[in-house]
Amino acid sequence: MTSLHLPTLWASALTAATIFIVASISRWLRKPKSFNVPIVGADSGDINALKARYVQEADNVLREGYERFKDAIFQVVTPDGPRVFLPRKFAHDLKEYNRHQASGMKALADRHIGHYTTIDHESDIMLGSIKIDLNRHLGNFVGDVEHEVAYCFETQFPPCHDWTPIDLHDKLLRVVSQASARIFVGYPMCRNEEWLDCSTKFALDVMTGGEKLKLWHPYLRPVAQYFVPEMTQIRGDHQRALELLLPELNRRLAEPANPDISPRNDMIQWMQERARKMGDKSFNNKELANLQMLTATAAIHTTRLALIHALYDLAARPEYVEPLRNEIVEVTKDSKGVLQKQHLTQMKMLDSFMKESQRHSPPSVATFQRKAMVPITLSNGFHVPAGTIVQCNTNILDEAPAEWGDPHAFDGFRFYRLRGRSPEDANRFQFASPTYDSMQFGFGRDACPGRFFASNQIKIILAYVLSHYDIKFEGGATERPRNFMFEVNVLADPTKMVLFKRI
Ligand code: HEM
Repeated sequence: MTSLHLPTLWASALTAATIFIVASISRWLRKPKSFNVPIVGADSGDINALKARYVQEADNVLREGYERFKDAIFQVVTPDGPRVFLPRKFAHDLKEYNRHQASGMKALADRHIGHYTTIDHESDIMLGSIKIDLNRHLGNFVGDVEHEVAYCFETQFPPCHDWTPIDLHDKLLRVVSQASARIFVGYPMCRNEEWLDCSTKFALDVMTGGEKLKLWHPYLRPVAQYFVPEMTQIRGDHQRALELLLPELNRRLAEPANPDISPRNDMIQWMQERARKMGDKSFNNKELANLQMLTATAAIHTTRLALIHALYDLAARPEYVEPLRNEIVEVTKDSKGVLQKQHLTQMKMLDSFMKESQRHSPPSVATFQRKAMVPITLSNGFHVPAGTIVQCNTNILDEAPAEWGDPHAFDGFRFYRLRGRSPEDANRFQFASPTYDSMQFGFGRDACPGRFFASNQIKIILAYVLSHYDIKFEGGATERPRNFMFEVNVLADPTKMVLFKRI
């Protein structure tokens, strides 16, 4: 009997010991790294309440950190562990490091567990196509984008002969995705319903899938990913994108080479050209489809959100409508109202209004985030170990220079006036100019490369709305809806409708 039971007992003891050791190592490995800097809200001692507060009102948490610790680094308790926030001034230190040393993309990928959600994919082909090709050709696209925007409003919006409620989140998703697709995949692909659906849904699947998978222990995620429906959808989105693109790619391949016809001018073309010039043998149709999805993810939701904020601000402040309309009429008077590239540069009041709207409702309250890929020591001696994500507290309005006037007021023409002071200021205070005082598009050499394109898209769409519609809030509300926070991300209230009436 005894001899029969001994091996069983030994085996059980061994199993128990193994489980204990693995669990201890796992707990130790998961133990969030803590930093030797003060914690916002430490006195409360309720970790779960602190985490929930970060998720729901990170703006207030960061403001509290700023007020209590001013120029000092502090940390915040988050569901992903403690996070270090740097005062704005440290952006100067970090911007000295290149993207392989301090990476914005890796920080973003980590946040959304990009290894699983597929966004941990940095591509020189994609970056070059945006930074160089897209920006070089921007001026040529004004007519095309304007045309696509008009087509979208005509086909997607109700007639609005009388005041009609419009769900901006829904309608502008369509306008922005179609107008962007005009440049990313060209015509007629930009009107392909399935493509538009696929390229906009992918970002949502990444966000939701990432959050759901994060609820699982990291060791279980390789298996757990198959239980999260959005993770399956992400794989499906990639496959669908490839299937949808293939006919277009084959059509292009079949076109006879004609040196007299200039090559197509869109991101499909630029990506293919770049891959060819770089001799990148790994680039194929599948990779092209993936890069298109990633570009759409970076471009569409950010631009749509900036537009919604601007329209909420406009609906709440009708006194801006007339001067903005006058500016549009004035700059386009010699082309009978048709927009040309120089008109967008000349719309300085509109540019200022957009920048002020974005100052009050930025995409995030910590737009400058970097993952240290190498150990980094900041100018105050603070050591950032490799693998750590740090971010700057970039949305403290009180930090605005005194010359900007009351930082808390909504002054839509603040930057218009500042630009008028000197030629240097005329550039510095543009919507698409990231500076130390305006980090809504990030800062330094890795600031958003799509900002000029976004600026043009937003101007074209706002100019269209201003020229064709009156807008106001339902029930005569004169206050814009309060923003929602999800962690550091600033979201526009999706429950509010704006009334549109055609003029
Ligand atoms: C209003 C619209 C937009 C906003 C608010 C926005 C904001 C940002 C911000 C804050 C960053 C991080 C910059 C940093 O960490 O220094 C970023 C990066 C990026 N954005 Fe945008 N973006 C917008 C539109 C676009 C568009 C239209 C595109 C593509 C055409 C785009 C492509 C990218 C890419 C590829 C990066 C990563 C850059 C890199 O790592 O070098 N964005 N964007």
